[in-house]
Amino acid sequence: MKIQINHVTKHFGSLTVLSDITFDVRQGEFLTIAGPGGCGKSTLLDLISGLLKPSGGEILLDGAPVSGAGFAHGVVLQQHALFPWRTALGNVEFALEATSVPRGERAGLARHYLGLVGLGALDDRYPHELTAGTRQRVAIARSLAYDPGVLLMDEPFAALDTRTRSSLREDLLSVWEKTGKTIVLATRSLDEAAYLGRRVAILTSSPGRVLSLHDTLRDTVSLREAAVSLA
Ligand SMILES: Nc1ncnc2c1ncn2[C@@H]1O[C@H](COP(=O)(O)OP(=O)(O)OP(=O)(O)O)[C@@H](O)[C@H]1O
Repeated sequence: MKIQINHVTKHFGSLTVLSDITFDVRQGEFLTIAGPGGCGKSTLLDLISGLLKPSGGEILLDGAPVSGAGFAHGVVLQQHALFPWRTALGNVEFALEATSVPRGERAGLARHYLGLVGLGALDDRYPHELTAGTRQRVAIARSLAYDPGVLLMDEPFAALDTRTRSSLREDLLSVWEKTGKTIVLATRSLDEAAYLGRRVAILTSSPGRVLSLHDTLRDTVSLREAAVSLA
């Protein structure tokens, strides 16, 4: 198992945000976490990345407790956080600098990652010259360039218009197929979760609990039932 989440609970003061969360993520799996606003999706991703520590239970990454160091970089958020003073290529090269890839190899590798997200030709543009969707693609390319063990994505497409969102979803699936990365993506949209995830963990709120886990290839009926019970 790539990630094991065992009976994880998280409190903020007297507020219990997550209660007894248990599920695994397999190596190379694309797992989505779906649930309403405030149910604790971001908190769960922060626990997986090691940014936060569980109040109870444990999270294992490759069999060892999550330490945080070096892992937090594979995170793609709703709002891209590109460096405005660097071109698209320069932004991706930043990740390669940070992970000590030799200078002579960086430009070629950065172009490879930009190509994976469908951005072969725009590498000399600055973020302000790019559309929101393209900036988010650069952010994904930069996250991939860290070559993280797991790519964590927190509502990465929520701020985009419908058409851009759907083209990014398709490209993300193709990135996943090409790279074999383990991806955990949180979204409020059950449709998005079911489209992208090969398994979907549905959370309920107050406190966040796992309502159900679905294999999207086998389980469409129960997924629809879960959607009705959430509505
Ligand atoms: N650092 C914190 N201190 C106190 N409460 C927090 C903290 N972080 C999150 N919370 C609370 O925990 C709950 C879950 O928040 P979280 O952001 O994890 O939910 P979410 O499912 O990601 O929501 P959204 O879909 O709106 O992003 C919320 O009630 C939030 O106010």
